[in-house]
Amino acid sequence: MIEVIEARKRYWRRSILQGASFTVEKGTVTCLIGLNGAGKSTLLKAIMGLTPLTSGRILVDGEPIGPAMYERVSFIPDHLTLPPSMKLWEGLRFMAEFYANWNAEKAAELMTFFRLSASDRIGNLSKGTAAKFNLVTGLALDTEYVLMDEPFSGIDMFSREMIADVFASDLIEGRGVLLTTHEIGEMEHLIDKAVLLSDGVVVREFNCEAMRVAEGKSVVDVMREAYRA
Ligand SMILES: Nc1ncnc2c1ncn2[C@@H]1O[C@H](COP(=O)(O)OP(=O)(O)OP(=O)(O)O)[C@@H](O)[C@H]1O
Repeated sequence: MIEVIEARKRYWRRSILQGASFTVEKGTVTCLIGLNGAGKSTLLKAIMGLTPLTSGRILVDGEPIGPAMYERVSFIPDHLTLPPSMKLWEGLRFMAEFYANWNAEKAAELMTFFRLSASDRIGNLSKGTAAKFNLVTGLALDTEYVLMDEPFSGIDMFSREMIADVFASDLIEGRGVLLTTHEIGEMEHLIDKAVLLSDGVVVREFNCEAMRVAEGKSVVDVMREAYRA
């Protein structure tokens, strides 16, 4: 389990996170929800140790985050970080050389699944194709947790469906996934748990199915209550 405990973050004088706490369990897809600028990406980066918290703690399976975190948690940012001059096969070779937990078999499976061509150049990929290749590089790492920042942003309907299919596949099964998306209505069926961030704190954290059964509310219904109040 990933535990975010009383996370506080200030950028200069601006307070972004003001004591946000939530958990991400293995075998579940958790969606971190918040309006623009709420601090979602900041939280994902903090879990990876890419930006320090002003105060608070983050534990992964009970241990504080550190350099060894990269063996257990992979981070798929909202843009590709590999050099644009590389061809896709060169990017895959780079990942294999850089990460001890790179799973070449999984990478090949994902390349086929997304119908990507290894001879294409990264810099020439369309936005949607780049997003798919980004997912390949993140999901082919054998990690217990995967963080995804806006995996559906700017992507056409069919490509979104393709990415959604990955969530139902054994590529995700058993892992703990934490993602951010503004496409909640469309992607709600993929999400097990929702965490609503507002004014720097978590205002709601709930199991989506339990919410539907108990109160007849979708995630979007709960969002309307939380953000229109
Ligand atoms: N390095 C930085 N220096 C100063 N301010 C920053 C920095 N990074 C982020 N911020 C600010 O912190 C706030 C939270 O940013 P963040 O990217 O975490 O929001 P978000 O919830 O992911 O937003 P969005 O939904 O628009 O992607 C924003 O106001 C942003 O301008």
